[in-house]
Amino acid sequence: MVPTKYQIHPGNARRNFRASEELFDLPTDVKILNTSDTPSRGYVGQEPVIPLYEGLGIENANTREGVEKFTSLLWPSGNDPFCETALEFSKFVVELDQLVMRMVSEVYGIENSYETLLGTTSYLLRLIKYRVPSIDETSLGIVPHTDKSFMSILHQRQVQGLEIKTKNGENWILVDPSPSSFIVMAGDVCMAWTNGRIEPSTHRVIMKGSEERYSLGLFSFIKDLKIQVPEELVDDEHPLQYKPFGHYEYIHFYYTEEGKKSNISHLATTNIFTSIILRRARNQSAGEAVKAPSGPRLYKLIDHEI
Ligand SMILES: O=C(O)CCC(=O)C(=O)O
Ligand SMILES: [Fe+2]
Repeated sequence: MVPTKYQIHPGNARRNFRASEELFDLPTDVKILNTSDTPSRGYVGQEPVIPLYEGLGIENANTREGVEKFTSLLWPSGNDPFCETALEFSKFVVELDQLVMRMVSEVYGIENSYETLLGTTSYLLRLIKYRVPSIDETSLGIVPHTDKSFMSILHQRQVQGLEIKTKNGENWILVDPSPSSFIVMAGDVCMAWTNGRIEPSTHRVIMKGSEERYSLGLFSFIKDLKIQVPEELVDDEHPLQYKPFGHYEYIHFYYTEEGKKSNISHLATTNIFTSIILRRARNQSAGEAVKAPSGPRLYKLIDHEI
């Protein structure tokens, strides 16, 4: 049950996506000013493998400084409505993220460990647009992947496209978006933190209709602290699977040639990336993002009453 304060008004949902439209309408040579030292966090667009995809990222999106920095870079003469909308949306989703993670850590009895991580968590808001493919073009909006984040929350108003792979790896579930729904997904790093209990979902975007698609993703990252499996989650039945590692080291490694070659869709490497030493003996996993210890799915679309 999500408390009633987590409500998004349809008018606000419309406003969020109008702000996105305004952003993507900027010329490309302005959008490319959005850069980052971390791969895949600044402007991405016109990539041959995913030509429909365009995305920009606002670092520290739940802080006024973070959103103002982004806004003044793209609109040097200012754009208060964009700034206020992005900030309000990010704060709202961050609250939701923390609510979900507090619930999850309560289930596992690892509240203290979560509070420690929370102290060094930062949030990235990605604004994404997928254009409609032309007749001879791929319909692939974004390739199948798991997120490199700790947690991710996705929001889309009405245009379908997001698909989540089932746990048996055989089917894709098409997500039905709504202005009042948020999709909460674990990232790779949450899996490591929970010693493999919470698995990230493999997901992709396929563009089908004739409408362009705008989506918003809020991703959490842990900085300046090694991710460490809480001792409560290690016992004879659940031996330690991940040694302490840095989230950003993981991301940087993942995007190296070596990282790509090693085909890690998860934190599953031993000798190559030395701070992650314990190999996960598993095939590529997929499916529910959050699994409670007893098995029932916790991954869900969080629906909000309006
Ligand atoms: O646009 C979407 O619905 C999915 C985006 C996504 O998976 C990502 O940015 O990692
Ligand atoms: Fe993703």
